[in-house]
Amino acid sequence: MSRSEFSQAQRVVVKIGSSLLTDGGRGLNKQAIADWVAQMAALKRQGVDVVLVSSGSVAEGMSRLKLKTRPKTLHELQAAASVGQMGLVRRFEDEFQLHDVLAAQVLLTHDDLSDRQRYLNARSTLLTLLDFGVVPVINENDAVATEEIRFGDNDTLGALVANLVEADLLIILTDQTGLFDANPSLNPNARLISEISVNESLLDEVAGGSISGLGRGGMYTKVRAARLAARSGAATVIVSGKIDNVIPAVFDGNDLGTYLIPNIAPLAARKQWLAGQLQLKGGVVLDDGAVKILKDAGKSLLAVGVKAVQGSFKRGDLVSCLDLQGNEIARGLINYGSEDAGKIAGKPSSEFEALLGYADEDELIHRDNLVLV
Ligand SMILES: Nc1ncnc2c1ncn2[C@@H]1O[C@H](COP(=O)(O)OP(=O)(O)O)[C@@H](O)[C@H]1O
Ligand SMILES: N[C@@H](CCC(=O)OP(=O)(O)O)C(=O)O
Repeated sequence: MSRSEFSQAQRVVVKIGSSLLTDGGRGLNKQAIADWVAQMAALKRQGVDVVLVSSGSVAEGMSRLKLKTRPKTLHELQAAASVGQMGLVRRFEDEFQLHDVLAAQVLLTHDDLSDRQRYLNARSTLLTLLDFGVVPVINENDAVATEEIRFGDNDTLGALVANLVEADLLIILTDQTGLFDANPSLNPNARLISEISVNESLLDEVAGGSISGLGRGGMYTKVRAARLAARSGAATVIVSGKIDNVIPAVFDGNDLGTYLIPNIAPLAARKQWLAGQLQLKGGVVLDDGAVKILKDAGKSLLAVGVKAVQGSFKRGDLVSCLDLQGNEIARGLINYGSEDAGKIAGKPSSEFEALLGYADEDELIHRDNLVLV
């Protein structure tokens, strides 16, 4: 897809980061929010579905609670987020109302999307809201999200939402002009990358973390988000939210920010959901033959190709498939718990019964439950 095709998008996800929303930590930037809402309302008037993923609850909570630095303890963070989320949605609702657009608050945790049934429920809710012409305003449910169940950064959440609603375009608004070939906050000679494939390995070298103390992910999570979004065919643009009329300008195909081209084969819906799973419970180390079969033939993983089992996991958990050098090549939902997987590693399925006293599936990970990374 070229930038000129963005204007054919039916559905757009806009993600706004903390650093931008809060004007460097000085409370919500009301004028900027008014401008972005006006831009999103303009897209809606053109018949485009708009979903907003907005950060800023912690930063706004810090400002309301007069905290100078980001809280360190989980409970303080959760409390700040609860206070701040009120201000955030109130501001968005008021602004959207000025344009006769209804907004809806949707707060998600990682758990909501890791369970397939809840994932499908979240999807139905979002699609129904869009049918009603409403703009969902989404954030992580920070008040209850503990370390184990959190996305942690809203770039990832934005990408998973783009997968959920099958958006054509994900616009990530941030405090930088786009993605640079080095972190511009640290290197004044860094140059903006205008377009790059999500496949490009250079991305792994240039995308650094956040140093603002407000945002969480930096460019690293934005690149990962673009890759996730690409799995459902969505194009991603990382761009400065400070540019005048930026959302329609990107939509119209102007050369702004960094366009991460989604030139990978889109995955089937179930595999998109799998690819979005973040909480790995362990891993299996494969021999070279198994690696080749997974990569080239798209077959299921058999225990006979497994050299070692890492971590402690249960049947049905998500595990990584690693090559002998430790590189992750795939991940999937495993049919045997770690203890049993250890016993049948390297063995053909005909021996499972004797080794375990029972035999479930012949495959350690069925190909329908496996996704290459
Ligand atoms: N290659 C890069 N190009 C641009 N910014 C980068 C790069 N690597 C790291 N960064 C950092 O990422 C920050 C943006 O991410 P973050 O602070 O998480 O913002 P947001 O709150 O918008 O998600 C930039 O301010 C910059 O310091
Ligand atoms: N859910 C958090 C957002 C996490 C975060 O900081 O994300 P981001 O600014 O997008 O890197 C909040 O509203 O404060």
